[in-house]
Amino acid sequence: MPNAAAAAGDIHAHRILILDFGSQYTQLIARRVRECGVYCEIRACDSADAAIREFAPSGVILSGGPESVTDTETPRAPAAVLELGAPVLGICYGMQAMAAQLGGRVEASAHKEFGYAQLRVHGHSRLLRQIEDHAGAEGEALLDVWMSHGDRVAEPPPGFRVIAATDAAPVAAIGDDDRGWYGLQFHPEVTHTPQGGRILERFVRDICGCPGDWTPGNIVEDSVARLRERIGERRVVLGLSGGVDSAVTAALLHRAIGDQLTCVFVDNGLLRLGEGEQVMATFARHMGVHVLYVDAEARFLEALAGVEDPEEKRRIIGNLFVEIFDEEAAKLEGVTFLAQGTIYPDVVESAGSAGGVGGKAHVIKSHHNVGGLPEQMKLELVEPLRELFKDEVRRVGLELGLPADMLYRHPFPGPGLGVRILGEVRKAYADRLRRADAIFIEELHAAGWYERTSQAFAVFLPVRSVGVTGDGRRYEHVIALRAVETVDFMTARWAELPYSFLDHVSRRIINEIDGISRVVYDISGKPPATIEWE
Ligand SMILES: Nc1ncnc2c1ncn2[C@@H]1O[C@H](COP(=O)(O)OP(=O)(O)OP(=O)(O)O)[C@@H](O)[C@H]1O
Ligand SMILES: O=c1[nH]c(=O)c2[nH+]cn([C@@H]3O[C@H](COP(=O)(O)O)[C@@H](O)[C@H]3O)c2[nH]1
Ligand SMILES: NC(=O)CC[C@H](N)C(=O)O
Ligand SMILES: [Mg+2]
Repeated sequence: MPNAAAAAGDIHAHRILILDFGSQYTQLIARRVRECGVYCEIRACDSADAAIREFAPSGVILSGGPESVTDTETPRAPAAVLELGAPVLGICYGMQAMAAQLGGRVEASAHKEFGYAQLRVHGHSRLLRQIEDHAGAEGEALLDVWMSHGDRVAEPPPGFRVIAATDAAPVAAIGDDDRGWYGLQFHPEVTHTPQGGRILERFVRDICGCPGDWTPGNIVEDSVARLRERIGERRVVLGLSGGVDSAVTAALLHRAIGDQLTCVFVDNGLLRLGEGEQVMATFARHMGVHVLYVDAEARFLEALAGVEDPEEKRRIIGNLFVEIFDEEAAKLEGVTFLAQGTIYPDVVESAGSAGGVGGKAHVIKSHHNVGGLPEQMKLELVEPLRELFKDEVRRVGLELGLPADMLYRHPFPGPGLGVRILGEVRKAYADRLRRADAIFIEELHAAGWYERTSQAFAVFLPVRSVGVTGDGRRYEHVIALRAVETVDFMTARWAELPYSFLDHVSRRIINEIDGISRVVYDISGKPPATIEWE
């Protein structure tokens, strides 16, 4: 059902709603849909019917989930989803819920399937036709798919055909071509299902009729027009951090409103070595953006003195940032907006705290720019990247002409070294950590490993350990090195850096920095660890 915006050529006009039943892969579904050039949003599975109708999706995807449809009081799709007249795709739990709701039968199965399975495709459904990995003995299409389920659909609901089967799940995919309603027991969103991207593309492009116009060029054009309309003649201050997200936000706003934009770069004393100088050089000198440099090291360190709890540190840092933005805005005339480089994962990860999607996810860390904001804000927020994933932000940045080395920098959290010095933050610790981090990053660049890791940094451990140098005893602090590989920062593997490389970095850190007697390497994945230590 096309909404009103469709006629106006609005790139948000065609959009997919993903309802989250608590799957580990909901974010992945969203990424795959975006990769098809189609805009989507994730909402909680118990979203109100009115909100779903207002969103007016071109199609709905129901995610998987940990619960069992065979238990009482487990979630089902909201009634509005089935009344929209739009196509629906249920994945795993989503398929099971849909089947149960529509009069099919779901059972706990003795044949649990986790991992690879071979799917036999039956007949010609609009969803799966002409998609295959291999041809079977009788000429039928076979697909390699990835499964993770204990329950299964035993009987499809009226109006649905069985469109694929595996040995353990005779009803592995169901479909009603007339209504465009489908269910898949396997996960098309994971890379272990090689044709999964094509199946999702078939659903969102062909079956839901989305044109695939969610592209970097269109996103820039659309954002610039919306920003101009919303801001008018008024002025905006932007928190510029030197990171990817605020840099792209600055470039976008600069294009939209030019001189009405003033960037505020806050040196909170918790930044990387040389960060301030680098930000001023890139933005103020090369891009002609108006940037104010605020030296607030003493204020941040004072506010953090004696504070050990990570969430408390984040809250203090977040509040102080906003206080400083307010002060700077008050010095300028006509400022009513505060812009931030908030991106979609910041919003989703802060779910449950203010601004999140309000889903079933737990709050792991409240990002200082979403959950960590004060309750009363003087300035109105402008967050033009709030709907984008990191890789989309980078592509938008390229489109805006930002240099690749700025766009492909490792992310650096807003609370900075404040959450990389475990426990109480002290200036002496921050100075040592900054130098250790700079040595590590310099060596990663020199060895060609910077691009091969997604995020790397040093952590200051306030425990003391004995060392011996020049026949003398040292009793000093420990630096931990962390380097991870990840696509979306939701899960991560520790990087297998060569021992010789680690050895070289360790020697440099201990030899060049007073007060460090030992270096360790973090070999924890996410999960169970997180990327940052706090
Ligand atoms: N030192 C700072 N000065 C001014 N604003 C800041 C500072 N640090 C963070 N911010 C604001 O907080 C937002 C969120 O920080 P975050 O680290 O998530 O994003 P980023 O720094 O823009 O990008 P990246 O994720 O690549 O580090 C930033 O986009 C920026 O608006
Ligand atoms: O702006 C931020 N404010 C924060 O409070 C914050 N905490 C973690 N991170 C970054 O988020 C990504 C995932 O980190 P975790 O695995 O530690 O949750 C990694 O890229 C982290 O650097 C933050 N970024
Ligand atoms: N991955 C899923 O969605 C699993 C669904 C359901 N909990 C089952 O085991 O079958
Ligand atoms: Mg940052």
